[in-house]
Amino acid sequence: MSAHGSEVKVYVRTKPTACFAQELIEYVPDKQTVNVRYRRDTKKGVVNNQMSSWSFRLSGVLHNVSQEEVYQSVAHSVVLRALEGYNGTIMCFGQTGAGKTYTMTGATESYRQRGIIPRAIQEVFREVEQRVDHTFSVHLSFLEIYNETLVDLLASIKGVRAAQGGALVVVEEPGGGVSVKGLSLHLVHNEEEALNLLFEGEMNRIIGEHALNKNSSRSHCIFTIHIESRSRTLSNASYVTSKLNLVDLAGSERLSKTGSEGQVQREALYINRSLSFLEQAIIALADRRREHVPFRQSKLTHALKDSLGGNCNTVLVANIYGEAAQIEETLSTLRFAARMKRVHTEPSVNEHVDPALQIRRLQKEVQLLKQELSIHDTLANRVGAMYENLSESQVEEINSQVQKYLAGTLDEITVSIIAIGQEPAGAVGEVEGGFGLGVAAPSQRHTRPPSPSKSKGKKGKENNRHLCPVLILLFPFGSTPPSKIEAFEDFKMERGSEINRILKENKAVLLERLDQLHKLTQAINSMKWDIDHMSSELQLHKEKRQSQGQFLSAEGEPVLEEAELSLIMSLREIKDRYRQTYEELLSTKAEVRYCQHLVDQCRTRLLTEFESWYNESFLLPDEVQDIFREGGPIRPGLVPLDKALTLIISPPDDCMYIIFVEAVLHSRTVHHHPVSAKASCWSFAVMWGFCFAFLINIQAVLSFLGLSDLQTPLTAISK
Ligand SMILES: Nc1ncnc2c1ncn2[C@@H]1O[C@H](COP(=O)(O)OP(=O)(O)OP(=O)(O)O)[C@@H](O)[C@H]1O
Repeated sequence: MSAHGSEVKVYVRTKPTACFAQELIEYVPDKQTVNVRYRRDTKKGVVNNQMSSWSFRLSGVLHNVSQEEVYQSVAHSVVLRALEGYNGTIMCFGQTGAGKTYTMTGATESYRQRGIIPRAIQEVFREVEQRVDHTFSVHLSFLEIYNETLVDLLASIKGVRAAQGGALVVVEEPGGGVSVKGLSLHLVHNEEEALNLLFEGEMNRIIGEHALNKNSSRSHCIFTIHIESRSRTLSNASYVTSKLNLVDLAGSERLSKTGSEGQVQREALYINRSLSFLEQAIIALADRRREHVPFRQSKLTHALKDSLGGNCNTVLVANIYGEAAQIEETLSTLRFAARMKRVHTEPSVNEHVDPALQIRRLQKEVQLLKQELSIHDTLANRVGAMYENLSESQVEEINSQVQKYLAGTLDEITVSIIAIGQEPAGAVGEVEGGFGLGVAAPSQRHTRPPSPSKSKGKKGKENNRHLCPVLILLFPFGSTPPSKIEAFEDFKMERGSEINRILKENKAVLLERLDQLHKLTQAINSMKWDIDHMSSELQLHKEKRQSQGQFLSAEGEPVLEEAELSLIMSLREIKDRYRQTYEELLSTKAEVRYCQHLVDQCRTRLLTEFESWYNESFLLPDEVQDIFREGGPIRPGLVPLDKALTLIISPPDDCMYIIFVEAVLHSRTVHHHPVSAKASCWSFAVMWGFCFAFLINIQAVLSFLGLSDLQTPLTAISK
C-alpha cells in the first residue's frame, strides 16, 4: 500500500444516558481521545482489584451532539467527494442497541432526527441541481446480509426481475472492485423517490425477536448510492462513477449476553462470525506487511472488499453505550475502532472514457485538422492535395508510366486516375530536394518539356511523397523556397512593413470605434427600456386618474398629480437624450463602415504585394523576371490560367530559357529549364528550317495540282 493513502477516519458516538459512567469513560478535551478504566473479570471468582486503563485516539468524539453535527463531521465531505467520482463508505459498528441504526437512518418520526442516509440523499440531489455543468444519474441499491445470505431489500419494487437462480453473488470486477450480481439498481431522479426506496427497504428488513432488544436488527445492511457524472461538453469524453456505501452493521454483542436460543442464537453466531472476520480483515489491512487479506471468508467482508482497503474514503462510527454495565462491550468496540484507524486506503477518482463520445470528439478533431491542413495547403500552393492512400492499381499505373518516362520510351504521362473529391485544379509547382513535383489535375496531359534535360530527367530522384493519385512530373529545379506562412512573416517585417503598420493602425481605430458603437448600443437599449417602463407607468397613472374622475383646470386641461408630472418631465428628458445618442450611434456606425473598408483595403494590398514579392523572390529567376517586368513580352495575368502550353523563347546573351508555364488558379508557377544556348539554338534553327522547307514544298505541289486555293498550315499562319 502506498504511503500517499489516507487513514480510515474513525469517530466514537455515545448513546445519550442519564447514568454516564464518568469514572470509567473519560473524553479528553482534545475531542479525539477516549480513556477507559475498569476493574477486570470479577465474574470467574477471581477477585481482581487492579484497575486497567486504555487510551484510544480517534478522529473525533461525538458526545451529546445532534444528528446534524454527526452528519457534518462524518459524512458531508465523503458525500461531496462521491459526487466527484471517489467511492465512499460510512459504517456504523457497535453493540446491539448502541445507536447504529439511529446514526445511519435516524428516527423516522422526526425530521430533525433523520440520520446519515436521508441527509446524504438530500445533499446529493442538492448538489446535482447546483452543478449545472454536469449531468448526473443516481441509482440506489439496498443489500442485506442475513445469516450469510444476500438479500435484495428492494426486490419488492415493481418491475425488478428476480436474480438469476434466485441467489445474489458477490463478484470481483476487473480493477479490484466488487459488485453484487443480481442486486437490483433503481434510477432515482429526486430526493423523494430516493427516500421512498429507503423506507421500502427498511420495511423489508428482517427484524428478529431478540431478548436484548425487541427491535434489534439481526443483519448487516448496505444502502448504496451509485452516482455517474458526465461533463456537458462534447470535448470531454470521460465520465466518473462512484459508489457511496452506507453500512449499518448488525450488533456486536457477545453470545453469552444475548441469552437467546434456537433461531436467534444461530443469528448471533453468524453475526459474531462475520464481525470477527471483519475484524480479521481489518487487522490484516492495518498490518502493511501482510499481503493477503481474508476478504472472502464472509459475505460481509467480501461485499465490503473495495470499501475497506480499496480506493475509497472510509469512515467508521463506533457506537457505544455510556453506562458502566456495558463497559466490556464498549471496550471491545473501541479496540475495533482503534484498529480500523490504522487501515490505509487510497482514494482515487473512478474515471472512464465513453467510447461513443470519444469517437465523436476524435471525428470532430479530424475534421478540424483537415480544415487546418487545407488552409495550410492553400498557403503552400498545394491546391487539391489529397491524403488518401493510393489504390494498388493506381500505384501500378503510375509506376509503369514513370518507369517508361524515365526510360525515355514515353514522352508524355497521361493522368487517367481521377482523384475522388478532388477539384480539377491547375498544376501546382512544389519543390523538394532540387526537383519540382508537378501535381496536375485529373485527366490532364503532361508533356515532357522539349529540352535536352531529358537525360537528366532519367536520373531524377523519385520523390517518395505522394499527395494525390495524379501525375508526378520530375524535372530539375531550383532551391526550395520557404513556406508562404514563414515568408509572409518576413515580408511583414521588411518589404511590407509600412503597409502592415498602416493596417495595424487602421485595425486599432476600427476596434476603438467598434467599442464605442457597442457602448452606444447598450446606452440606447437601456434608455429604450426606461422609456417603455416610464410610458407604462404613465399609462397606469392616466387610467387611475380617469377611473377615479379627474380634476380639470380652468382651461379644461386635466390637473396632474406631482408624481405623474415628474414622470412626464423625466420621460421628456430621456427621450431627448435618446435622440442625441441615436444620432451619435448613426455617425459611429458610418465611421465603423469606413474604417472596416480601410482595413479590408490594406489587408488586400498587403496580401497582393506579398504574392508578387513571393513569386518574384522565390519562384522566378532574374532572367525570367525580366520578361515579366513591365514592358516585357509577357506579364503575369496574360498567361492563360487553364492551360500549360506556352513556350517562350527569349535568348539573352548566352542563355536560352524554355519556360513551361503551368496554370495555377490564383498564383502562377513558372518552371524553367536552363539549356545550353548554342546547342538549343542549333536544334531550334534546324527544326524550323526543316519545317519551313517542307511546307514550301507542299505549297509548290498544290499549285502544280491546281489546288493552291486550299489552305495549308503555312497559309493559315501567314493569314
Ligand atoms: N444518539 C441517540 N439519541 C437518541 N436516541 C438514540 C440515540 N442512539 C440510539 N438511540 C435510541 O436507542 C434505541 C436503539 O438504537 P438503535 O436501534 O439505533 O441501535 P442499534 O445499534 O442499531 O441496534 P441493533 O444493533 O440492534 O440494530 C433506539 O430507540 C434509538 O432511537
